[in-house]
Amino acid sequence: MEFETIETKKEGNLFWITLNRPDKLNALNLKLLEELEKAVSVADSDQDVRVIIVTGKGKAFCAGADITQFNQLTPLDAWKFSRKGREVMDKIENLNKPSIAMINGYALGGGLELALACDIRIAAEEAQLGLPEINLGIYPGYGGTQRLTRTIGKGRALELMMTGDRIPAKDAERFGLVNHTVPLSNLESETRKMAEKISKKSPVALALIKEVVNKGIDSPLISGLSMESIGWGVIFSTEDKKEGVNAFLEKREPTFKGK
Ligand SMILES: CCCCC/C=C/C(=O)SCCNC(=O)CCNC(=O)[C@H](O)C(C)(C)COP(=O)(O)OP(=O)(O)OC[C@H]1O[C@@H](n2cnc3c(N)ncnc32)[C@H](O)[C@@H]1OP(=O)(O)O
Repeated sequence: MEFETIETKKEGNLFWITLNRPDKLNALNLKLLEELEKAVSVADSDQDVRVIIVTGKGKAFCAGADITQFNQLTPLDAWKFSRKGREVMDKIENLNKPSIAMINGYALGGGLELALACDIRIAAEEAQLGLPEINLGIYPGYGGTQRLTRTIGKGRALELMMTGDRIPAKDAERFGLVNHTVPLSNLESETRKMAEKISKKSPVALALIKEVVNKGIDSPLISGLSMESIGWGVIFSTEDKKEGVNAFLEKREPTFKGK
């Protein structure tokens, strides 16, 4: 599939999406958001794809929403633009398949919000992360107020939103905002290693983990625990469960088919 503002690549069971506006630090305009949404749909409906990786070309992962559009936007356009962004982030978070944000450089504003919609974040040591919207007299609008707070806690999230400060990847790792920090030269190989490891697990179990964690986190503990138990009933009906248990008993590696 041909895109203007992103590149996609299928590599075995991995699907790479690279934001491709390096001259503008991969800032998110409407076109890019629409193409990103399409690419995510393609990856989602392809049975062979087991893990989706999102990254950016050049020195940025993504420097946020395209500020140059802001002065031309009518309030109605702004609503449309913000809604489209939210829809894309929600779609990524709610995918049945795992996603990894490979943060190669700046992840700011809408760029950090995109990374937060992914399940796992691996960052280059050189990367900087933040929500600088406050410096523009606005505030995060692609889910950052909620997802950052749930990821690193209220105090730290409010500090990042209120100061607009950029933090180095190592600090982001310390806060639990990124899972791992590696030198830029190892970023792709380390991300691929993690993606390949996950791609060999049962897709059904992975989808259920996402469902129970993502829905459970916004529910009372008792409801989350109940969802976990109900999911257990489902997982025991799968071929993958039989395969996993038999492989253990037969002392061999399992091959999961997602059934
Ligand atoms: C409408 C709904 C919105 C929903 C919520 C989302 C909101 C947002 O995301 S608001 C944007 C938040 N992001 C920022 O405020 C970051 C802005 N960028 C910067 O502060 C800097 O560019 C930098 C610190 C990230 C990098 O600085 P530097 O290395 O000096 O690089 P340049 O500033 O020269 O950038 C190169 C090139 O890229 C353009 N650019 C960078 N960020 C954006 C952006 N967010 N939107 C549009 N364009 C951006 C920058 O203007 C330069 O372009 P040229 O001047 O044409 O070379």
